[in-house]
Amino acid sequence: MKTFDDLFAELASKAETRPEGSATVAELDAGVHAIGKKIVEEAAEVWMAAEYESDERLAEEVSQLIYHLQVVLLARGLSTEDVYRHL
Ligand SMILES: N=c1c2ncn([C@@H]3O[C@H](COP(=O)(O)OP(=O)(O)OP(=O)(O)O)[C@@H](O)[C@H]3O)c2ncn1[C@@H]1O[C@H](COP(=O)(O)O)[C@@H](O)[C@H]1O
Repeated sequence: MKTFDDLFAELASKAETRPEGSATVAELDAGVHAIGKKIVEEAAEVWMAAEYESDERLAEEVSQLIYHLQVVLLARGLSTEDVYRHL
């Protein structure tokens, strides 16, 4: 099973190697403004799932929010350590 750190390492590698067809590369190319909008959208979907949907849907929406949060870190050149310092 993939962990938070596994995903970040995978996304960092995609950002570096820029394979064709990568959703991450496309999102990075779209820029911080577009990534920010995805984060807000997914955060709202987490909220709605928490109130009205199944445990499985909530978990899925949280995974998508985590994904977009990791992409914005990469877009700004930050690492997971930069976040962990604040936890
Ligand atoms: N975990 C994710 C992931 N979560 C979300 N997304 C992207 O975010 C999009 C989801 O946003 P949408 O608004 O289209 O989805 P949605 O309509 O909100 O979907 P629902 O909430 O309704 O289910 C997907 O189409 C992907 O582009 C992800 N894209 C990639 N990953 C993982 O990232 C890794 C690298 O992926 P690539 O860069 O594509 O190689 C792989 O392990 C992937 O599994």
